[in-house]
Amino acid sequence: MTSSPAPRPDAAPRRRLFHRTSPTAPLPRYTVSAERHDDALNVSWFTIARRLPRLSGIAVRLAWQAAPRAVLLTCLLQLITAAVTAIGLYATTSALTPLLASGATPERIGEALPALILVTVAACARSLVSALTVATTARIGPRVDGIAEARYLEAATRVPLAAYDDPAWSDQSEAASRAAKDAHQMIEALTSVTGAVLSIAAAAGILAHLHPVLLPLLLLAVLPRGFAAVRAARAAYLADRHTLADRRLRHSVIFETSSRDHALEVRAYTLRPWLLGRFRTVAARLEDAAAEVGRTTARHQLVGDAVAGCATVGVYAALLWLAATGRIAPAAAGTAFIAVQLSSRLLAGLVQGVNTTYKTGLYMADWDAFLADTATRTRLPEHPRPVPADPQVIEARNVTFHYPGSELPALQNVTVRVRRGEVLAIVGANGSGKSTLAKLLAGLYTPTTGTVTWDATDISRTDPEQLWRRLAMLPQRFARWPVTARENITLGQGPGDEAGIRAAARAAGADTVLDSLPDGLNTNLSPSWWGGRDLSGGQWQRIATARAFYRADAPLLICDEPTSALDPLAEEAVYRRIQALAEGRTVILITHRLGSTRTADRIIVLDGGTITEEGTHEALLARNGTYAAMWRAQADTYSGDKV
Ligand SMILES: Nc1ncnc2c1ncn2[C@@H]1O[C@H](COP(=O)(O)OP(=O)(O)OP(=O)(O)O)[C@@H](O)[C@H]1O
Repeated sequence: MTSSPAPRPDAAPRRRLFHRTSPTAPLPRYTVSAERHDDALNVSWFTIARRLPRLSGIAVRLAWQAAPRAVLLTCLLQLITAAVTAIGLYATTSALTPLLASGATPERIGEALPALILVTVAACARSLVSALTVATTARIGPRVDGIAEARYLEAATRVPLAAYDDPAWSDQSEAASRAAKDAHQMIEALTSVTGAVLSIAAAAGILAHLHPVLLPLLLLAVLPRGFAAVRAARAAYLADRHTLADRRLRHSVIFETSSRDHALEVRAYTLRPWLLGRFRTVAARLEDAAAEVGRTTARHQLVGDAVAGCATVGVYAALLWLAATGRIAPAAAGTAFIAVQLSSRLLAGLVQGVNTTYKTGLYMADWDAFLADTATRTRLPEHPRPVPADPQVIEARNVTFHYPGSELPALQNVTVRVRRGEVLAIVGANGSGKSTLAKLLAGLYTPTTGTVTWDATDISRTDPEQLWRRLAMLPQRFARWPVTARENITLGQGPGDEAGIRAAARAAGADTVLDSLPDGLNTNLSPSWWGGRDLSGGQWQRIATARAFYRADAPLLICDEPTSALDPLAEEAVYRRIQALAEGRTVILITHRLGSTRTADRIIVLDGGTITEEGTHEALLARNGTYAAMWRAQADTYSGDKV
C-alpha cells in the first residue's frame, strides 16, 4: 500500500523534488543559537561598506602569509592590466582620429598604423597578463585553504572538551570549517574585483580625459549591477546563516543513514523509511530556503539589469548627442563607446567578484570569529604551573560539575583523594557520574565549582597538554582509528619500539589479535580501506587497552569499563595487569564488574552525582548498603560462582 504524501510539518504543501511514499519523520527545527543572531544578520548598506575592507583584510592577510611573493606578483599583474587597458584605449583614439579625418585613404591608414599596432599589442598583453594572473592566483588559493583549515583544526583540537557539548560552538565550528574549505574563493574573487576595478578606473581616466561628462555616465551604467549583486549576496548569506543548524542536521542525517557503523541497525530495524523521512524533512526545509534565495537573487538581478540597461542606452544617446553637437571629436566618441563596452564586460566580472567577495567574506568573518571565540574558551593561565611529573596525591575537593546547558549537576560536592600506588574503583548506577568524575580528575573537564589538584597544584592553572602527557586513558567509548594496528596502539607517540608495543599488546591480550591479522601490526584496521580488516568488539577493546598500557610511564591510568566486551579469561588477565600497573602510579578503575573491585585498594560508590559509600570491598559488604546490594545482585546473576 502506498501512503498518501505526508503534509510538511512547517510549510504549505506544494510540488516537491521528493515523492513522499514513506512517512515523513517529524524533525525538530533547531535554531541557530542566540549569539549567532548578531549584527551580521542586521546589515545595512553602511555596515556592508564598513565591513568589506575588514572582510577583505582577513583574506589578504591569509594570502600574504601563504604566498607573499605570489601576492606581490598578482598586484603587479593587476597594475599592468590596468595600464595596458589605458594604453589600448588611448591608442584607439589615436588610431580613430586619422581614420575619421578627411584625406586619402592610404595616407590615413599609414598615419593610423602605429596606433593600430599598439592597440593590437595592448590586447595581446592584456590576454597574456590575464592568463598569468590566473596561474598566480591558483598558486595562492590552495595554500590559503591549507592555512585556514590548519588553523581551524588547531583551534578545534585545543578547545576544552566542554565546547563540544555546546550547540553554539558546534554551529560556529560548522560555519568556520566551511569557510576554511572555501577560502580560495575569496582570493579569486578579490583578484577579479581588484583587476576589474583597476581596469574600469583606467577606462574612466581615459573617458574623463576625453570629456568630463563621460565619467558620470560610465558610473551610471556600472553601479546598478554592483548594487544588485551585493544585495543578492547578502540575501544568500542571511539564508545560509538561518539554515546553518539545518545543514548540520542534514550532514548528520546523511552520515547516520549511510555510515558503516549504523549499517547493521539500518537493516535489522528496517530503518530506511524512517531515516529517509528524516532526510526528506530537512532537505525540504533547505530546498525552501534555497528557492527563496533564488527568487530574491533573480529579483535583484532583474532590477539591476533593467536599471543598468536604461543607463547604458542613456550613455550611448549622450555620446551621440555630444558627437553630433561637436562637443567631442568623433574619435573620442568612438573610444568612449569602446570604453563603455569594455567596462560592461569587466563589470560582469566585477559583479560576480563583489558577490563572491561579500558572501565568502562574511564566512571568513565567521572563521575569524570562531578562532577568536575558541581562543577565549581555550585561554591558558598566563603563567601555567608545572604539572607534577609523578604526583603522590590526586584530589577532587568539593567538586560540582554541570555540563554546558544542563541545569542538573552531573556531580555535586564531591571530595575524593587517590594516592600513588593505589587502585581506586568507582562504581554506581548508570548516569551516576563515574566517567564525569574520572574526566575531572584527568583535567578533561574543569569543575564548575571546587578544585582538582595533583599534589598541591590546581590543575586548572596548568597547561592541559602537559597534564595529558602524564595520562593513560582507556575511555568507555574509545575511538576505532582507521589506521594500522601499530598506530592504533602507539597513537601519536611516534613510530614506537617493537618490544614496547608487543609488551602492551600482550598485557591487554591483544597479541593473539595481532597474530591473526594478515600483516600483523601493519594491518590497517578499517575494512573500508584496501587491505583493511575489522575486528570484533572484544578484539577492538583489547587493542584500545594496549593503547592505554603502551603509555607505560604515565603516572595516572584511567580505565573506564575496560572489560565490557572481553571474554572471562581476557578480563581476568586485564585486571591482573591493571593491578600490576598500579605499582608506582595512580589507577582509577570504573567498572560494573564488581568481581574486579575486590582487589581495588578503595571503592567509592556514586549515586546521582554524590559519593554515598567509600571503603574496601569487605568494609562495603559489611556496611550492607548500595555496594553490597549490587554485589549480591551480580552474584545471583552469576549463580554465586563468580562475579
Ligand atoms: N556530554 C554531556 N552533556 C550533557 N550531559 C551529560 C554529558 N555526558 C554525560 N552527561 C550526563 O551526566 C550524568 C553523568 O554521566 P556519566 O557519563 O558520568 O555517568 P556514568 O556513571 O559514567 O554512567 P555509565 O555507567 O552509564 O557509564 C548523566 O546524567 C549524563 O546524562
